[in-house]
Formats: sequence, C-alpha cells, structure tokens
Amino acid sequence: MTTAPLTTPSDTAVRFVHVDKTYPDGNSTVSALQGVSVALAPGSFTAVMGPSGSGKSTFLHTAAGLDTPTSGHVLVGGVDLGTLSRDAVTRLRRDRIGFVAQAYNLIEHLTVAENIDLPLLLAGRRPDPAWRAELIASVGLEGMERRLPGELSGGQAQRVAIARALVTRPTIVCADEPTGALDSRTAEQVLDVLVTSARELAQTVLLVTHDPKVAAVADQVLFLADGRFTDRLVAPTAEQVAARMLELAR
Ligand SMILES: Nc1ncnc2c1ncn2[C@@H]1O[C@H](COP(=O)(O)OP(=O)(O)OP(=O)(O)O)[C@@H](O)[C@H]1O
Repeated sequence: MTTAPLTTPSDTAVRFVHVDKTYPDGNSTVSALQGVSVALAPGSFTAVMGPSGSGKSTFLHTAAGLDTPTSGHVLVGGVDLGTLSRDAVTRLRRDRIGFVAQAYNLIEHLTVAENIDLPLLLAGRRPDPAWRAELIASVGLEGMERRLPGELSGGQAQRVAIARALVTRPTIVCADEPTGALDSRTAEQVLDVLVTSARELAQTVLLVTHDPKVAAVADQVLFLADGRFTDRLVAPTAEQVAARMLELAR
C-alpha cells in the first residue's frame, strides 16, 4: 500500500523511500525489494550489481515508473509517482525517462530513423531531423538511417535502441544490461555512447550490469542482495568491483 504523498525537495533525480516490492508467487509472494531507500543526484552515473534474482531489474523498472512499489515512495525529480494518475506517469516517463532494455525492442517494419523518432511521435512531438542526425552520428550509424532492424548486427541494433532512448532528451536514462548480449568491442562502443551522452546532456544514468568493467565507468556502484542495498563503491576500478562481487557471493 502506498501511503500519503511525500514532499521533498527536487534536489535528487530519483529517490526511493522505504520501497518494498512483492510479486505474487503461487499461493505466496516473492519479495523483490525490501525497504530500499536511496537517492541519486542529478547528473550522477550509477551502476547496480548483484546476484541473479537480487532485484536489479525490479529496482530499475520501479525507478523508471514501469513498475509500482507495493509500499513506500518513488520520486522522480521530486515528484512522488504514487500521487500521479497512470496517464501522468506515462507522460512523465515519455518526457523525462529514457529506457534501454537488453532486448532492443525495435519495430521490425520501421527503418532505423523511424524507430529513433518513435518516442517523439508517441509523445505528440515533432521529429527533429537535425537532432536525430546528431544522435545517429554519435552512435556511429551514419548511412544506416534507411535500414530495417533485420539488416543490423546486434551491436548496431542496440545503438539504435540507445539513440531512441535519448531522442526525447530525457533527464534520466535507465539501462538494463545494455551490453549484455554484445561482444566486448561493441559493448565498449555502446558504453561510450551512454557515457558521452550522459556527460553532454547532464543526464542521470542508472545502469544494471553483471560486468565489472561496465560498472567501473560509473561514479558509484550499488550492490543489491535479496532486495536490499548492502554495499556501495565510489569510482571503483573493475578489479575492485569484481573483488566485491566475489565477497558478496561467499
Ligand atoms: N513479474 C514477476 N512476477 C513474479 N516474480 C517476479 C517478477 N519479476 C521479478 N520477480 C521475482 O523477483 C525477484 C527479483 O527479480 P529481478 O528480475 O528484479 O532480479 P534481477 O537481479 O534483475 O535478476 P537477473 O540478474 O537474473 O536478471 C526474483 O525472485 C524474481 O523471480
């Protein structure tokens, strides 16, 4: 149950206050998040790591307004999502949040350019060809605007998905294992795009990954275990992240 609305200053991009999330599981429930309280500063880059089933995707989906907490509050830019109607959450999501999923979710019969423009059209906004061209250049897909998703490699498709997530100039970018299905060279390129855009557009990035090398590009790494944040590393190296993951697995 979500209780009374919370009033807090909007000095955080995303804030969780005592968030629980349970899912029905046959006759009982499974607890995906337990009493999670965390605040992400505007412009920060956070990686979330943890064992399989620890609640990473649930945390990301809840932060992006794609899932609702069972209790507690999720605030985006100081606005308690629990106080908004479903339509208002959808609008906020379209205007302010970009989401990159591991499955690229591109529309097969639309071209690269049309896929990238889609969030703007869905939001009733006019496509911006100059901005689209800039995004296409930044993800290294010049000349591929008219291709269909079936004519792209996995890495190219993921870069289209990133351009599509950025086309609305969201203040928050959530990415669920965006490099999980890619070879290491392509993963590096995709990550570069995210890091550069976050810096240039002053975006807050929240990234779920299993890869210590990916996590090491973040300002901070948060570790989840059994639905709770148990640890945090600030500006760590990949080696430090890997060592902490090993400790948590013991
Ligand atoms: N829609 C759902 N219905 C029921 N249970 C769910 C649902 N989504 C997640 N869960 C359960 O909640 C817990 C957390 O799942 P979640 O997907 O958030 O973990 P994760 O850390 O992202 O895992 P992975 O690394 O394997 O993707 C798990 O026990 C999972 O089975």
